[in-house]
Amino acid sequence: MERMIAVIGGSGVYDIDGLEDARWQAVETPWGTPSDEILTGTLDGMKMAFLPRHGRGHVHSPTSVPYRANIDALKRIGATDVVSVSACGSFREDFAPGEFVVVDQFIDRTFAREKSFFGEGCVAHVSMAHPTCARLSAACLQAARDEGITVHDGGTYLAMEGPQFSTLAESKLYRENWGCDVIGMTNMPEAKLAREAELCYASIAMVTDYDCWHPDHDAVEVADIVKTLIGNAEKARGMVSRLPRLLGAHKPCDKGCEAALEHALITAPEKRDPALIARLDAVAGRVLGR
Ligand SMILES: CSC[C@H]1O[C@H](OP(=O)(O)O)[C@H](O)[C@@H]1O
Ligand SMILES: Nc1ncnc2[nH]cnc12
Repeated sequence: MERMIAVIGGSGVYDIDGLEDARWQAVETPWGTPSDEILTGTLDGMKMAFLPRHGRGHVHSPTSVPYRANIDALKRIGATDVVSVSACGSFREDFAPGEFVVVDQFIDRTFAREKSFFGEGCVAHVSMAHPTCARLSAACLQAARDEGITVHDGGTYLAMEGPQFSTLAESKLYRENWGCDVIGMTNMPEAKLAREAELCYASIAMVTDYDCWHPDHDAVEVADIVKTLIGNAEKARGMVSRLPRLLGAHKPCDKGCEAALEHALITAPEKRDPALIARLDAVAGRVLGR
């Protein structure tokens, strides 16, 4: 299978550089319209796609991002590897603003979003024990190091609903009691949906602030985040441009991401809802025989 890397750009990352034959294309899905058009092209012989998570001009809030449409659209156009690039707050002194974290675990505290492609008429339970693809994450780590970025290998990302930032009590709870390393508002349900769609998913969190727990730093404000984001976005674009050479155009995933639905569907075939099955054409076509 020919591979395609899709980058979902978070706050401050609204495009990527250097694509050949680049064009923005509109993609419609059974789950609605994605956050924006998708930029497609090739880089070092590999197919690439880019989707700005909040839309160009940052129009979608973390709650209103159409996560299901985004993941379906990427799957529909042939993406195999999804690299999420996100801004985050840090719960660790040694994860400083300007540094990157290759996230490998999540705690999902979001509550006002659609979190699954499945449901009544076709129930599925996928494993989220290891929510990111170790192969894709390793390539991102290497790409960041090669780009000269200070990057941390592994970290737990607390996904909060937002859009307001955390209270001090919440920030301390996540940091001191729950052992979280970084905080953001968007990687869930994105990672869950990517797993349901049998896509490899890696998350690069770019530290912009110390949230509000740090006694020597003011509580986070958007203006401070934006200042750090400008430098981070440039580093992220450099990192992304190294991925095709590191991943190789045709190397398959050996971590099981692409077989996530193999034993996940539990609704009896005769009880399945044809309307839902039709909507699952891109996401679950492999196991539904469509
Ligand atoms: C602009 S500050 C808060 C905003 O930034 C992060 O977005 P993303 O994850 O898409 O980079 C955070 O999750 C919030 O949505
Ligand atoms: N402190 C923070 N909390 C939640 N999302 C963020 N994105 C960037 N910084 C953040």
